[in-house]
Amino acid sequence: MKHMLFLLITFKIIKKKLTKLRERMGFQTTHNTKKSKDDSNNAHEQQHSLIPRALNLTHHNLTTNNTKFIHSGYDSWLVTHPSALSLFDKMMEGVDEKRIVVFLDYDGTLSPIVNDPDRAFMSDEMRAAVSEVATYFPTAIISGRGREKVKDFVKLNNLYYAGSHGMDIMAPSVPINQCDKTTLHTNGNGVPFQPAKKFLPAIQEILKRLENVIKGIEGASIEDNQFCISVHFRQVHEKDYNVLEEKVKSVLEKYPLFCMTEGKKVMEIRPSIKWNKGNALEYFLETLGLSNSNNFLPLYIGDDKTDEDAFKVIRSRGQGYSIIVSSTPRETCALYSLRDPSEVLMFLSRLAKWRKRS
Ligand SMILES: O=P(O)(O)OC[C@H]1O[C@H](O[C@H]2O[C@H](CO)[C@@H](O)[C@H](O)[C@H]2O)[C@H](O)[C@@H](O)[C@@H]1O
Repeated sequence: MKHMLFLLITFKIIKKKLTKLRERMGFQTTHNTKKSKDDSNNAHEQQHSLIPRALNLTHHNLTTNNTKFIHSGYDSWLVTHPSALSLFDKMMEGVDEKRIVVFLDYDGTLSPIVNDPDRAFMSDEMRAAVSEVATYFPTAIISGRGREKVKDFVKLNNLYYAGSHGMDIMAPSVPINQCDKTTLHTNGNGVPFQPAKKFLPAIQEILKRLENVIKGIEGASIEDNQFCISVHFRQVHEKDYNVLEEKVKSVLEKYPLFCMTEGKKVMEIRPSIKWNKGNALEYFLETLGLSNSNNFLPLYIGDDKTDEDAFKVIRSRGQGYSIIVSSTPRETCALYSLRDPSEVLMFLSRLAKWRKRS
C-alpha cells in the first residue's frame, strides 16, 4: 500500500514537471477537452470545414487523457509571413507612391467578426482611414456580401465595390491612365460586370428551399448575397452542425451547377463558374488599364479562405503585396500578415501618412 502511494505521488510530481516544461517550451495547456462556448471567436476560428473536422493543420495538437496542448506557433509563423506593420518601411522602399492600387476585403478585415452578420459595422476611424487611402490610391472593396449591402456598411463613394465574392463588380468606366484623379471616384456610376447573372432565378429558388430546410435548426440563418447565398451557423449549437450541413447538401444535390464552399462559420452556396476574388482583382486591374503595366503594385488585404484566390494572383504576377489578417498561424498564399482589423487600421493610416509625406 505504502509502495503504491509512493508511486502515485512520484507520478504526480513528474506529470507536474512535464506540464511546466511544455509550457516553458511554448505549448498552451488547457484542462478541458470540451470546446468552449465562444470558440467561434477565439484563436481556433474554423476556416476550412465544420467543427467535427476542426482544428487548423498548422496547429500541433497533443491530446492526452484530460489535457490538450496546443502550440500556437504564431511567432514562428511570423518569420514566413512577417507583419506588414513591422516591415512597412522595407515594403515601401523604392516604391513610387503613385503606383499602388488597394484591394480590401470587408468582414474580418475592415470590421471585426461578430455573431450577427447584420451588425458587422466598421468603426468611424476605419471608415476615415479607408476614405483617406482612397483619396491617394485607387481602392476597391472585394467582399462575399452582396455589393449593395457591403456598400451600405462601408458608406464611401470614393471606392470601387465588388460583391458576391467578385461576381458583381462595379468597375470604373474610364481607365485610370485616361482620366484625372477626380473621375477615379465612382459614385456608383460605373459599369456593372456580373458573370453569374444567368443563375439569378436558380439562386432565388435555392434561397427559398434553404429557408425552408433550416427552419427547425436554432440559430441558423440565411443571407442573400445576390449571386451567392450564405448559410450562417455561428449561432447554431455544435450538435446541430452536421444536421444543418446535410440539409444544405440535400438542397444542393438538385442543383448540379452550384457548389458549396466554407468560410468562417458559414457555408457559401454559389454558381460553379470559374470566377472568384482573384478574377475580380484582375478585372479591376484590366478596367483600370493597369493589367499589363509593371508600374503598378496591387496591395490586397483579406482574412478569409476566399481571399486566397486574390493572394494567388498577386503571387503569380510576382508583383504586389498580399496581406492576410489572422491572429493564428494559417496556411496561406499571402506573403505578409496583420493580426486583426485594429492592425489593418494602423496599416491603412500609415499608408496614407506615407503617401502624404512623399
Ligand atoms: O468576403 P467578406 O467580406 O469577408 O465576406 C465573407 C462573409 O462575411 C460575413 O460573414 C462573416 O462575418 C459575419 C459578421 O462578422 C459573421 O457573423 C460570420 O460568421 C462570418 O462568416 C457575411 O455575413 C457573409 O455573407 C460573407 O460571405
